[in-house]
Amino acid sequence: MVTSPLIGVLALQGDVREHVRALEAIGARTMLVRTRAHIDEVDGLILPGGESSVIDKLARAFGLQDPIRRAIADGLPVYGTCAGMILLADRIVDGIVGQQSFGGVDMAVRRNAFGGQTESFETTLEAPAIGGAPVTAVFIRAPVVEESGPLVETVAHLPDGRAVAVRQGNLLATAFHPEVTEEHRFHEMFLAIVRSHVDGGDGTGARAPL
Ligand SMILES: NC(=O)CC[C@H](N)C(=O)O
Repeated sequence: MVTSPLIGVLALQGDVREHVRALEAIGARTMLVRTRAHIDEVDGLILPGGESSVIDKLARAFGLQDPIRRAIADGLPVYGTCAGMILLADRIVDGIVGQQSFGGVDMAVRRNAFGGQTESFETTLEAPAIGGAPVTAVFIRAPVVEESGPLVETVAHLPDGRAVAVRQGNLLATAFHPEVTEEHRFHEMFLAIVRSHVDGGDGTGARAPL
């Protein structure tokens, strides 16, 4: 394709601006997503960090839950950070009463797995799947992946082995926030997934057969 893919950032609550800046830094076109029509326009969607229970409620109030679930089922590439990871999880542990997710990734995530705001921390992670230097990762009331199905690939993990970045097909999720550091490799990886999808890829990151 000639033009850069159009990446939407779900703009109901959370660190929307930080994602827009990270996407602009890697040359993607961006759009704030607030309506069903916007979802149809974008080549990929980012679910930002914030508060997953609030984003869930607002998405349902604005009639976006079904369109987003449908888009995910149809193969739209989606990248979720922190609250966004929770929204992509098929199963939430310790959600608030009635909390729902969009789902799509066959995993259970535990909300606030490391404690509250004051237990936020920065650490260095090995991320063999993205290669290069270790990742500086910021965790803010972050979730962790407690269990996942066979299609879920671990992209980065804690020293104790728990997954904090995962991919399943066109869906990418990180428990931490690359959008608040100068760490662009996850957004780059997402953009590659989007490009492959736009070009007719199958969601594995491999080129479609000619
Ligand atoms: N930084 C974040 O996105 C925090 C996520 C928050 N704990 C939630 O449940 O949504």
